[in-house]
Amino acid sequence: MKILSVDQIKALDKATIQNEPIAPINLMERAALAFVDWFADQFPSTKPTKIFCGLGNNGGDGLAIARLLLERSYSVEVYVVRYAPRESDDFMHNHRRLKLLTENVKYIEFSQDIPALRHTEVIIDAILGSGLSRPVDGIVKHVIETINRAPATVVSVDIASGLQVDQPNNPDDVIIEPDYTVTFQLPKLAFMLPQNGRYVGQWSVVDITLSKRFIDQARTPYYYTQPNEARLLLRKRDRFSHKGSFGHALLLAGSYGKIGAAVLASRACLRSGVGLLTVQVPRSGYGIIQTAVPEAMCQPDIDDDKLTGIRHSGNNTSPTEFAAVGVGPGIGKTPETLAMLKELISGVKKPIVVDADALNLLAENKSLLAKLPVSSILTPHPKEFERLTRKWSDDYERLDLLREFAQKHRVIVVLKGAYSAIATPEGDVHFNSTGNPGLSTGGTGDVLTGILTALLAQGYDPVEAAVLGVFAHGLAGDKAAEQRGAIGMVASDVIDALRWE
Ligand SMILES: NC(=O)C1=CN([C@@H]2O[C@H](COP(=O)(O)OP(=O)(O)OC[C@H]3O[C@@H](n4cnc5c(N)ncnc54)[C@H](O)[C@@H]3O)[C@@H](O)[C@H]2O)[C@@H](O)CC1
Ligand SMILES: Nc1ncnc2c1ncn2[C@@H]1O[C@H](COP(=O)(O)OP(=O)(O)O)[C@@H](O)[C@H]1O
Ligand SMILES: [K+]
Repeated sequence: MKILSVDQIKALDKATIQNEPIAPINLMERAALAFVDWFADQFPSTKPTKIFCGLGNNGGDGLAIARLLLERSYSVEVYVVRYAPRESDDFMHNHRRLKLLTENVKYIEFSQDIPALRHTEVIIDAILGSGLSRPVDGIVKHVIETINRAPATVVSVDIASGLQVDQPNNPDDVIIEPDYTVTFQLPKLAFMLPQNGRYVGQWSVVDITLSKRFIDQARTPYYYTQPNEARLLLRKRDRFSHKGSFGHALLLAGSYGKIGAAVLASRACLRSGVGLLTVQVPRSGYGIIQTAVPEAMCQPDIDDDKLTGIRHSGNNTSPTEFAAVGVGPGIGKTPETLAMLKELISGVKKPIVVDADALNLLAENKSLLAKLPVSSILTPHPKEFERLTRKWSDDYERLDLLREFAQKHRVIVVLKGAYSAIATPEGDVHFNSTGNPGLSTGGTGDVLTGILTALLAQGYDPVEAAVLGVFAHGLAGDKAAEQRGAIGMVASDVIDALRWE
């Protein structure tokens, strides 16, 4: 699913109006109806509801929503925030229609006009939408501050009033802090960024059938992975396949005290369809891997505690002979391990998966970045990404840094977190839609490395491997949270919940 800019969203509305064709007022009605259907699923008609409307089309939506809720027997009070002399045409139209139905429309010009808000109420925020053009001030600011102080449940229409759709707000901007945002047609870039978390709440997209043709043709670097899109990437297994069909992967992981990272990555790799797996761990990890992951072959390093080089044994004499290599979980940062990483990078030609301490070693030896095979997948969490790049002042700058880095080094970067952002060498960013805070626990990153290595070994295109692997990892995290609860789940539960279908 595409994420469009605020200018594209305006053009999309226009294109829909012209080409469908549909009158703007009817499009607003469709938006209001979609909102009300969502609202009626969440809240019973006995819930007292106060709707705050601005004077633009977001306010127009609010007035239409008020009318539709009244028709469904909700008890609704409407407050119009009169911050300017002019209203939009569709606002005025809906204002007239609402006044035919109820006298219960009040106007807020001064602070004393703002009503008291109770915790039993739901507040619908339809003050400002995507037309925000400057920081809020005056009476709008007072109203927003009052709503934010209130104990009531708050639902924003399209986007929280005061929040920018696709650019940073000023640090002292006043913005609604909703419990829910119900947005029209497409998710907004602002929703993907941690700094906006409190200005978005739980968000949903409602379909108002805006022009599909316009959306299909629109150019954007930003995407949000939908379940059907991820599923389309998944390959079926041929009836006559054999283990050789799914690649032989090598995982370089673990150090003394962190062999568990190698165990988790190996198990996840095997649970993600790899044909064969060899794990290289320090010698002290040999018995652990052979016991904990009997399906994997184990190549012990000559060193007891750390990885020092690529072991040339068995059928494979060099890393080039593996279908895919994953490196990093739990390896530490000793000079010997750095030497191993250099040996790997100079030896392989195919894309590799680089995680954890392998990323920290790259950050300390940046000249190695240029030597990475094209389309390698790097999986930093934000701190690791900062070490690879520099500090950023806000999440929009971080996003720019992410795209620049992936383009400059011709790699895929999975910046992990809620809505993990997958940047491609072409400069696109795919935000992941699965996952939950239960994944914030040690070892879940190692699981991701195993998954991505398995997908590369099976011959998936690296960008598709990253999009599909991150999606499946988050989905398994969601299933684990369902079964164990987000607080109690651990990385092994994520592996157990992996299901490729
Ligand atoms: N155009 C369409 O066809 C549709 C629009 N929809 C709704 O329309 C909204 C966008 O409507 P608008 O473009 O009218 O935008 P808004 O409703 O956000 O209002 C913009 C108006 O407020 C003023 N304004 C901007 N920033 C302000 C501030 N900080 N303080 C005070 N006034 C400020 C602007 O000058 C403009 O007059 C969407 O968010 C959505 O809710 C939906 O009805 C779907 C269809
Ligand atoms: N709040 C969250 N919502 C969604 N996913 C999360 C959240 N917190 C963490 N994750 C996911 O969990 C994983 C954590 O990886 P990482 O930080 O490398 O942990 P570790 O190194 O301990 O394994 C990443 O895939 C990340 O996207
Ligand atoms: K709003």
